[in-house]
Amino acid sequence: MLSRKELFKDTLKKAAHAWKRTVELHLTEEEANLLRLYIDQPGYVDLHWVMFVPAIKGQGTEEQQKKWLTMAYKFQIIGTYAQTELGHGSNVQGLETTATFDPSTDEFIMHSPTLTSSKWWPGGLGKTSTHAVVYARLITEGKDYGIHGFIMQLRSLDDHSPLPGITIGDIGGKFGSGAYNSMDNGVMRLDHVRIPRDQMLMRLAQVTREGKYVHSDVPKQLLYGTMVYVRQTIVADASRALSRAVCIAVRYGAIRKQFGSKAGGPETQVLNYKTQQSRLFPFLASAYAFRFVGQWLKWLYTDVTQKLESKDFSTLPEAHACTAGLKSVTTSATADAIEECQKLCGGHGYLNSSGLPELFAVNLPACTYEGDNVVLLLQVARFLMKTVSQVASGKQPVGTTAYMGNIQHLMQCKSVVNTVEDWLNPAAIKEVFEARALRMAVNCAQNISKAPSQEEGFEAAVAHVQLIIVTKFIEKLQEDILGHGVKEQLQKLCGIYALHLIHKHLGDFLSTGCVTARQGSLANERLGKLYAQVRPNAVALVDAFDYTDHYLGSALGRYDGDVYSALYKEAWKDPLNETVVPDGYQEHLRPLLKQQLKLSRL
Ligand SMILES: CCCCCCCC/C=C\C/C=C/C(=O)SCCNC(=O)CCNC(=O)[C@H](O)C(C)(C)COP(=O)(O)OP(=O)(O)OC[C@H]1O[C@@H](n2cnc3c(N)ncnc32)[C@H](O)[C@@H]1OP(=O)(O)O
Ligand SMILES: Cc1cc2nc3c(=O)[nH]c(=O)nc-3n(C[C@H](O)[C@H](O)[C@H](O)COP(=O)(O)OP(=O)(O)OC[C@H]3O[C@@H](n4cnc5c(N)ncnc54)[C@H](O)[C@@H]3O)c2cc1C
Repeated sequence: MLSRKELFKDTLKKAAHAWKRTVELHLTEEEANLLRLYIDQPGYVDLHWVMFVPAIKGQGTEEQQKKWLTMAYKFQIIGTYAQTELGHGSNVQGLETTATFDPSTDEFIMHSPTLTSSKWWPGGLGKTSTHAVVYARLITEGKDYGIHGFIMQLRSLDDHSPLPGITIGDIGGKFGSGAYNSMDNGVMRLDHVRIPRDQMLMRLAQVTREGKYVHSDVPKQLLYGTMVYVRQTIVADASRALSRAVCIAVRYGAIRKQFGSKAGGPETQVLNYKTQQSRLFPFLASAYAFRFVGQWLKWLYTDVTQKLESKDFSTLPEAHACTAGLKSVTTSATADAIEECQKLCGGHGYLNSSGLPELFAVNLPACTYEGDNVVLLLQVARFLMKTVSQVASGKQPVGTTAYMGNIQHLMQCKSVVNTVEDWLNPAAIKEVFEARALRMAVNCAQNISKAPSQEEGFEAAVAHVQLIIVTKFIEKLQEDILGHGVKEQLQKLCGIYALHLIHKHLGDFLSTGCVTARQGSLANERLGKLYAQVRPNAVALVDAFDYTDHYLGSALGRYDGDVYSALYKEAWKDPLNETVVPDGYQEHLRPLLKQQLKLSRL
């Protein structure tokens, strides 16, 4: 119910308080991240910690890191990540802001030459950030060397006013009433603003005092390293958001009753309807699947970072493909699922007090930020096409594409499934997912060789990413899992996750010859049985997420199930209910009613 200004001020207040507690309690970086997570309100601090600091860590020299990170860690400066412009977001190489080296003063001149070169979207830029990593085309000795990162001070550290030559503001209200409106996404124009040469982030390349451009020995793709890092964290965010929506819908489904009463008996809990289960339980399974793949991705990212530190860049393309693909598939699935959870809760799901509209609005932009989901899947497709061509030339693929090395078998195998029970076998499931992904990638590579097109391979990329998620779920179940019966429940969810994908993408599985129509219908039969088996534990499986009522913020998802009292109480809190007779009655409603009454008497 807060206005945009109040909401923004509230964000500033919460962030300042969180920082105070972080210092008082000597929280570690990881603990401080958790604190921000539970504040659960997008704000400038996200950009500071999740993008500004990592960009300096990844692209700054040791000396630059020492200088800037010391201030950033103490919040003496607040930073953002200013990459996207009004005219270009996905196409990073198309950015127009210029950084022209002036050897006479040893400075870069930062400039926005066109309207479309205005920086547009960076979080915290609008009203808060004092500094930014700004991406601009580096021009020296008359030559354009493409996009590089520069640290710029934007606002005075005394009175917060923009520095000379910098025009800066907020880009305006966004989708939903609360949601991302707590963030001051900003616009910025630069008018020949001078910064010292040593504010170019120089780990990837340097400009010498004389203006010579010098490459360092790290690959230029490290310029995109911050995005790899953030995409990895977004997978965990997606899993969390999905599990919140599912928790609300499952708990409410156990409370809500409609129909089914014969002779005055109790009505049916809506969660018992098979149509409800077939819509909701795949989301429950996906919430677990995304959590496990998110944990694995964090491991992969840590591993690649360690390798990069010792100058081993070999796993960077795979890390890029995995983070891009998983960010894309998990955030798209999550946004769709939250929307569906609203429908699963019927009319009450549409109320703000259900918590679902806010959850949807705040997670929807994850499909766009840190890379539009389609654009990112096309990057995965590009990686797959390269891998297929390497396999064709006899190179053994590794990591998540290792299955492609089994090309002889996977291109012609037939699924071993013959009965409904055979679909319980993880090896049988994995084989059909591998065969589908490989065959789609090979088909795509063949099509591209006939008619090259950038956009081919989107579906093959989806198939590959889904294979990764299924595989990581299966691998998780090979670990020791504590708790009586927990592993059995997770096995059922793993089955649901995989089989619902076969059901959803049956066209792919049939057209690539990975399963027959009969096997497809056996998979559906198995899925129905799994839904029935999961039903008795569905509430426990969402309770296991261990969310407090406060964090869930939903009248429908309350732990105690006292849904109707909560809805009733929430309704009375609405500002419209502050007066019995509404504002506007005297001006608009009363005259209308009186006039109509008069007319009716004529
Ligand atoms: C606790 C609270 C948590 C809060 C969490 C908050 C999250 C933050 C929320 C919001 C903030 C949002 C921030 C942003 O949105 S920042 C802006 C993000 N922008 C993008 O993601 C732009 C998307 N575009 C791109 O990534 C790229 O430009 C591209 C991949 C589309 C490039 O395409 P193209 O022009 O074809 O490529 P290039 O010539 O530039 O490079 C090709 C080469 O490089 C490889 N490559 C591309 N990206 C990467 C990468 N990230 N890492 C490694 N390698 C990469 C690519 O594969 C090519 O390699 P090649 O085939 O070998 O040539
Ligand atoms: C809430 C929010 C916060 C953000 N925060 C930041 C930030 O802090 N810093 C920052 O720098 N940026 C930020 N951004 C910007 C964000 O990164 C970009 O919006 C995003 O990368 C998408 O780029 P775009 O807007 O140019 O979309 P476009 O690329 O213009 O996309 C428009 C449409 O074209 C399609 N398309 C584009 N290219 C292709 C292609 N090659 N093939 C097929 N289809 C294509 C897309 O799929 C999409 O449907 C933020 C955005 C949002 C929404």
